[in-house]
Amino acid sequence: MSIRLQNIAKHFGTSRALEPVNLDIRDGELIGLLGPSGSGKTTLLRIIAGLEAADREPAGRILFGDRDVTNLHVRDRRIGFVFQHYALFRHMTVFDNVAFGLTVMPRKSRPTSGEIRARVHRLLEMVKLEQLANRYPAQLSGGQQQRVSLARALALRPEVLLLDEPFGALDAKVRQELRRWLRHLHDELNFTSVFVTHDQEEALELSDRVVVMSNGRIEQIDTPDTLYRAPTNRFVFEFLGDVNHLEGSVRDGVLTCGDARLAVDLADGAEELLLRPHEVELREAATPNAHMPVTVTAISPVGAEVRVELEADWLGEPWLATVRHADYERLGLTRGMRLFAVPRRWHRFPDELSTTKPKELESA
Ligand SMILES: Nc1ncnc2c1ncn2[C@@H]1O[C@H](COP(=O)(O)OP(=O)(O)OP(=O)(O)O)[C@@H](O)[C@H]1O
Repeated sequence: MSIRLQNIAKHFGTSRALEPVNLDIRDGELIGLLGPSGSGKTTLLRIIAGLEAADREPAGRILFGDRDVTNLHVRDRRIGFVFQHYALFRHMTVFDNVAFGLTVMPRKSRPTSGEIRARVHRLLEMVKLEQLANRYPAQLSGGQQQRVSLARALALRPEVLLLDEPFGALDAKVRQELRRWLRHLHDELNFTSVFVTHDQEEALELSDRVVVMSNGRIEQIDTPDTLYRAPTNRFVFEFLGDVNHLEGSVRDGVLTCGDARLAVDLADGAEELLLRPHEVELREAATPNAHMPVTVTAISPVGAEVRVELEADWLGEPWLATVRHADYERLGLTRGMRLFAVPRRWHRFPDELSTTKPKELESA
């Protein structure tokens, strides 16, 4: 089921929660709504659901496929919901929770009790909870409860699944596991999903496309890869990961900042360059193009890469560099060590309208 939002805006009293937004979601897509607190993600999700009405002015429209659902009641939109706080019925078993939506269907459309049983067992099998069918919610872990919520939402075979911070209350490892669940179920059952998160990693890992929001506006809609490599503005760039700043002034093709110098192909004047941690290389000596002395102040060799914190007189805020374990060992990195930072590439946003063009430093 494709979803199309046209000119959807929302005010609460006089305060604006959403500027008029347009959004096209393709059939079968898994879309993440990502943004800081208060950016309008939940409001947008609730409007898609029909739990909240969009402003009448401008008169926006919501289409599910060819169907105009703008004025359709939530119960007629064929949507499955999963919320952060597993709103399971405490007095019902896992099985009955998942079956609930089916058992209260109008008699005409209600499956037989045999069909309901079969469907619930199949769903519990999919979320690997068939052994726990007779337990009550209080006897389950948070992650298990959220899997029950997912199965319950899917029992009615919705064409659209909406999830609001579905894994927000769970610890990191369980979150990871549930993300895989969701991706797996989404691909297997072929519905369209929209989920809200403020977690960049979650959005980038799980979504086919991410909608980045701030201040009630959609800043960018793109695949995780494009978002990361080609953010349309500074907000998106900074929101999607750690950023190192280099402020200085350019004269005759050299950016100077305290005693640091970097060859740049830019016009004279004040400049600010931004670098991701993996775009900072560490070397024992300066290069003809980059003379940027730094001191190692912290090292965290945990995970796939080593995170190295760097300080220097010419830096306002410490920098973060990520290096491979092999380079960490080769350089023999220790705290207090003096090295040289060499940018592999950098980004700049001279004004909010321009797009970033990463600058490769071939000969640095
Ligand atoms: N029922 C409401 N009444 C008044 N203002 C509201 C209401 N719901 C949301 N808002 C306001 O609308 C704006 C957008 O809120 P929304 O909940 O959509 O943001 P969000 O991005 O989901 O944030 P969070 O991540 O904190 O949940 C906020 O400024 C919020 O205070």
